[in-house]
Amino acid sequence: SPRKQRTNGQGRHIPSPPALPVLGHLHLLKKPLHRSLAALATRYDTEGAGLLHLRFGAKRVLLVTSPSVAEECFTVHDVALADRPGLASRRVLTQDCPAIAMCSYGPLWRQLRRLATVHALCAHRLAATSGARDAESRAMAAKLLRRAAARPVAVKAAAYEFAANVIMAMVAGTRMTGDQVRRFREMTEAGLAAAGAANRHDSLPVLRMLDFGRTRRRLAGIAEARRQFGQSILDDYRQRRHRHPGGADDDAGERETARTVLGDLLRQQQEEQSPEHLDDVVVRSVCLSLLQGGTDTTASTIEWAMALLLTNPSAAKKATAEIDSVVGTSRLLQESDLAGLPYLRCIVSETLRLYPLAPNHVPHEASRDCVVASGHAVARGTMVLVDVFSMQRDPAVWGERPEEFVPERFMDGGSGVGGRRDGGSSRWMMPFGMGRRKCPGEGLALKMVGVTLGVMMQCFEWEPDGGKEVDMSEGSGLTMPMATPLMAVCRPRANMESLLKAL
Ligand code: HEM
Repeated sequence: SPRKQRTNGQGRHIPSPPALPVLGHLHLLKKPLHRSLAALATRYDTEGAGLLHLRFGAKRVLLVTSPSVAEECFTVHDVALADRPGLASRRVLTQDCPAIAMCSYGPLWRQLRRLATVHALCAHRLAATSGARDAESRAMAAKLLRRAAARPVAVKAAAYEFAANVIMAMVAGTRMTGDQVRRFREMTEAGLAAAGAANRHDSLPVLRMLDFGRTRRRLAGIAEARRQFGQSILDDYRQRRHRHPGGADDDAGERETARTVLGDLLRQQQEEQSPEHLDDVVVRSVCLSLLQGGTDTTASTIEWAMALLLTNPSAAKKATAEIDSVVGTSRLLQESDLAGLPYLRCIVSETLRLYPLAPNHVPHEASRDCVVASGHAVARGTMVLVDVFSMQRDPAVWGERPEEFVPERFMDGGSGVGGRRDGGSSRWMMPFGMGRRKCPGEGLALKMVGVTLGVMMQCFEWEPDGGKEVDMSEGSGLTMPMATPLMAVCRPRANMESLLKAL
């Protein structure tokens, strides 16, 4: 094809493994995907171009494996690479309720992302909503205490309930029952699984032809569940407003802390002179993007962090000692304490280094031809993946034992999270991405993970269920959860028991 000639005929050759007809390189991919992509890069990018060219069936894929190329992609070429793959399945899945993370680069994406930032995720709103998060961490501690004596705790489920309710409080000023959290989680996971399966269909037209629309129908069913869930949050909110006009979220006498995303957006919807028209599709998309973008990622990161602490007791001891000396035992740790707990923050950074939840980021797509890394041509329509996982374990950057959990690495030079080189050193990580599609929830995520870990360590002693060894292997999918969910036994620490009982 003309495009193929253009790419191959111009500039330097991007290394690529031998491909099969139709499948391209699909036959080389194994689970978990991030490990298998990293292995291909090691094997075929022998000259260290920092790039690998692959084909997932009909889809061209560029894997970026070096920090300097990644940095170039998301600065110099940020606009050209800001699109998301326009997969047919994705359009079905997010119909009537587009998700920010999946939107094409354009006006709708810009509007949704700006609304989520202005009404929930910017530093100003985060400062105003810390009370809601502290209330949720108290609720989590109380629930863990009730569970403590009885049976082992599924750490991710506890963290999931915390994160979902924190975001629900910011979105609607309400909580979900345990049952609602479970249903929300099932819906979200079904969507992720279906999207994974649908990716195969999208890259292999043959499969799509043989499927007779089954996948499409399943995706449409999940899309409808999402739409209904999103709409029910709006309808519940409107009903509450109707029953209690002049409540905390009403115009008159509204307190800064009581403002919610829904309150803001629905008020704007009704204002006649409002600068932009917000229909229900936009409002529920913002709410669902916050809930679905922030819950699973945060909960899994907390689960990885607890697994690391359970397998590294000396780090756990050091964290507890820091909390005891800074916060004490007469009150519960709060979000505002995080600033004075550097070691705890280093634990969060080190967890995100070893287990970045999106090990290849969310796929980007080139919306026009561009030339990266001194002369390598990338054609329009190429999917761009970043090998964050390997970069953050590169011995050239992180020293001889990059696989080890050593929070002290971050003690000297700031957190290093967020695509920055910290303190001018060469240590570089980007668990939240970089450029205009970077995660807008980084600030919130760091607070949620920090507080949850802090409260869990301050209040309880933890050990793996049945004293078994913790299985640290990574699961596969679009994100990288633990392959074996972490089950742990927690006991209230003796000097915290009375405080916990009074919660
Ligand atoms: C530890 C937790 C989290 C991690 C590791 C994480 C990581 C990421 C990554 C890697 C991306 C893709 C960046 C790219 O495409 O270049 C992303 C996108 C996104 N994240 Fe997060 N995230 C986390 C928590 C959150 C939270 C708490 C929220 C909001 C409540 C959130 C909302 C989003 C949204 C809306 C996007 C899509 C951005 C866009 O496409 O413009 N994330 N996240």
